[in-house]
Amino acid sequence: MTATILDGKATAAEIKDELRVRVKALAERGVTPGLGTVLVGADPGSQAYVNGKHRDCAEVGIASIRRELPADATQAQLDEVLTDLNADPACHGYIVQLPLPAHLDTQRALEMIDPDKDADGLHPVNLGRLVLGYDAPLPCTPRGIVELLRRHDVALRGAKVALVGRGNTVGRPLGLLLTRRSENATVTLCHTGTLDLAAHTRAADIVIVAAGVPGLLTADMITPGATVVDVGITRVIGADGKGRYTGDVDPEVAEVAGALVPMPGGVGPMTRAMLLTNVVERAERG
Ligand SMILES: Nc1nc(=O)c2c([nH]1)NC[C@@H]1CN(c3ccc(C(=O)N[C@@H](CCC(=O)O)C(=O)O)cc3)C=[N+]21
Repeated sequence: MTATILDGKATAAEIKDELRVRVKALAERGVTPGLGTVLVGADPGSQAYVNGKHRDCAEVGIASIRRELPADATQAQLDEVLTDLNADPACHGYIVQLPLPAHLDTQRALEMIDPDKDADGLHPVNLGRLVLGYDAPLPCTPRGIVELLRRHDVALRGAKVALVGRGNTVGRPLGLLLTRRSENATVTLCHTGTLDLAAHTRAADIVIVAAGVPGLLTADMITPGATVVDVGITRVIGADGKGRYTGDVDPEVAEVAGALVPMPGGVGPMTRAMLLTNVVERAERG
């Protein structure tokens, strides 16, 4: 058996088509949604991600507001940019590209974002709202995963999910999303302290791996027919000396799984589509 590929790139393209229609309706009301990005330093990976976000915006008609600071920027300079974006009525939501250079205080920066302009859904207030079940912008990667599974009719209600990774951007908030009444999955949150990881993944209908450990999930660790979601993205140097990105799922898993969300072409494009969705939703609320 070879797994059905759940194509995140195609699904993200579908979502962008839907957003284009919503952006047109907003234009008739005289509203242009605006996404801000804050990039500190010149890390090529971060630059590429931010460029991708601006390309996505252009595709659906969202205005982009690009703020860049040098690698040696001070916290005060960063504060000033965030204060500006909080006050800018053309900016409906924005993100601070992570990681920030080590001398800057990431927690302080994230807490300075106006929670109602938090396009990533990672502000402590919004994570708190998610815990409490209040309305909030949702974290993009978790939201993208739930949306991708929903659009491919992978049932969550009653499903046993093994979620590997408890990070702040994926594992922890995804566990919260999947256990809402509207999803009603049963989640086992696994992490580096988990004793027999394979016992948990083998018992699951859906295995989601967001550990950042290349090849962590191998074919012997799943039940044949299970749905597998690869959230890992780690830069490795290949045999040819070139850098490339690799996921957390061993390629042989595709021979055993029933369905696979691959990397690349899975969660990454969905994350970007959800960022756009968060901004359009903010603009729609006025
Ligand atoms: N404040 C903040 N928000 C983020 O959302 C955020 C961040 N910081 N820092 C870095 C990570 C990483 N990230 C990715 C998003 C999409 C792909 C993506 O689309 N990847 C493609 C492959 C690369 C491509 O084709 O461009 C894929 O998986 O198919 C990858 C990585 C968002 N991040």
